[in-house]
Amino acid sequence: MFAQLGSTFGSLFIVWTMFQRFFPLHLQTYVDKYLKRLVKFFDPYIQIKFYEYSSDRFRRSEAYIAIENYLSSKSTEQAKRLKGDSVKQGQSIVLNMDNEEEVLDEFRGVKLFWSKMEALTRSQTISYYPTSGKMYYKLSFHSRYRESVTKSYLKYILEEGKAIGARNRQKKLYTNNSNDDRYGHSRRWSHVVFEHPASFDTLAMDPKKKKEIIDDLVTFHQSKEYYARIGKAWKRGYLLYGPPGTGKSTMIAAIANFLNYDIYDLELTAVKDNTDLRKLLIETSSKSIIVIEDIDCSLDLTGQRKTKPKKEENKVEVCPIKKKADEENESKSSKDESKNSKVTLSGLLNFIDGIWSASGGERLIIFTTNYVEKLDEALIRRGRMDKHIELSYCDFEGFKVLAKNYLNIDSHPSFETIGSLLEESNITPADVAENLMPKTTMGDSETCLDNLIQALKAAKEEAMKKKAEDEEKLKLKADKGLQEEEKLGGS
Ligand SMILES: Nc1ncnc2c1ncn2[C@@H]1O[C@H](COP(=O)(O)OP(=O)(O)OP(=O)(O)O)[C@@H](O)[C@H]1O
Ligand SMILES: [Mg+2]
Repeated sequence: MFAQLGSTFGSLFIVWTMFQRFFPLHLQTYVDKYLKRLVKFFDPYIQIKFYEYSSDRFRRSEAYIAIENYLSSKSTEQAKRLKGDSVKQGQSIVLNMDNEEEVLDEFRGVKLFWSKMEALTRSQTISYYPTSGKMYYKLSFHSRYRESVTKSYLKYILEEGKAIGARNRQKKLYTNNSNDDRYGHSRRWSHVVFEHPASFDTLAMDPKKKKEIIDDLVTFHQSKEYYARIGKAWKRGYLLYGPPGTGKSTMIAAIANFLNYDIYDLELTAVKDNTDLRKLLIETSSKSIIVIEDIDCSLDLTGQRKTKPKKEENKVEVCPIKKKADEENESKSSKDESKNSKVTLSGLLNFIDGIWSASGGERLIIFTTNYVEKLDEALIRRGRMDKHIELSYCDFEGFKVLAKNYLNIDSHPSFETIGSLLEESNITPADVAENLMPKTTMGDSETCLDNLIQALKAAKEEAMKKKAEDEEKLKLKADKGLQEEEKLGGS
């Protein structure tokens, strides 16, 4: 009976809100007050409102966004009037209920009613935030389920909504700025939409190693409770090392695509000092990868800047495109050094350890280097860089992945020759890829594989020449030592 009375008064109240403006103001206030009291007294339903903009009015409420995501599929099934919005660069459209629509949800046998409303403000002030009224979602449920809804259901939709949002959102690639913008505001990170096509499927590396990395990422991603239980911040450090062109940057892109994380590409030479570094970190979001490429070029043991080592000295084979990029990088780096950044090694260690405990979200930090032996032990010890991954020269397994990527072939009579040549030469996946790419629109697999065989033969000759030279040098050194010993013995 109470429920019936409640809904009668409820309907009366709705009718009243529609016509109240035709009554004098003092009567409006009076009736409003008493009708609300009556509805409240008899209505067994509880209502919770979730406004789009929280009190600071500048940020959309996290709960509102999560609810919107959560209700999207239910709206598509149930609502008569829908609103469409495109996500992921216009690749897909997400539908949501329009204002004053209602959808029904069910959770552990409890019926829940959601409606989307707009609270129109009477003031005529100009609003700078996106909607003129205040959009909100209203949740109604029977009071006997108060506990189960407030304790479990709300938590459930928040988590579900966030997960849906993460699946729909566009990944971003952030880079740090050294200067303030033209209005003098300090904008620490600027971003572009991240659309790298790399994936673990297209990454050329030992399949066992690849699986190990994927398993590690999955375990990390699912271990929120585990990290909380052992009292450790939810972060993991990867150190990727290997010669230029072996796929370190490609792997970072593949990880970002696999986990659906944003990337923060941190250019240390553009960071003023340790304080600046901390501020940058605080502004990163959760579910992100913080990358410092070529870490060996940024710091030395004493924490001072050092000159970038010449990569060419140790290179075996570098494709012309990469060589040019390296030269450009070198000149860029020496220009940056003149800015005299004061980030120290201890500042960087604090960056990795200290602040993490304060920030909750899942983060990967990835360093890359061509010279792992040059890095400070403190920087890469386990616990900071939990996983050390070597990316090396192309082997036959790696070649097969590249042949599939670039030529869409799984086998070919030339594969055998290529396999044995790969064993005798050090060639990077970047160089293999370069050769497998058709040079003209008429280019076919046959020509590409021939090109690769020629490149492999050249690399093999080069490797043999180098080996002979090294042996000669060693022999000369040994002879010189022998002569000196004889001299010493004679005197
Ligand atoms: N393991 C790999 N799998 C697939 N493609 C690769 C791999 N390694 C290199 N490539 C190809 O070569 C190009 C260069 O690779 P990448 O930039 O990832 O090398 P890197 O190891 O980061 O080099 P550097 O040390 O110079 O930064 C990529 O665009 C990709 O096309
Ligand atoms: Mg790289």
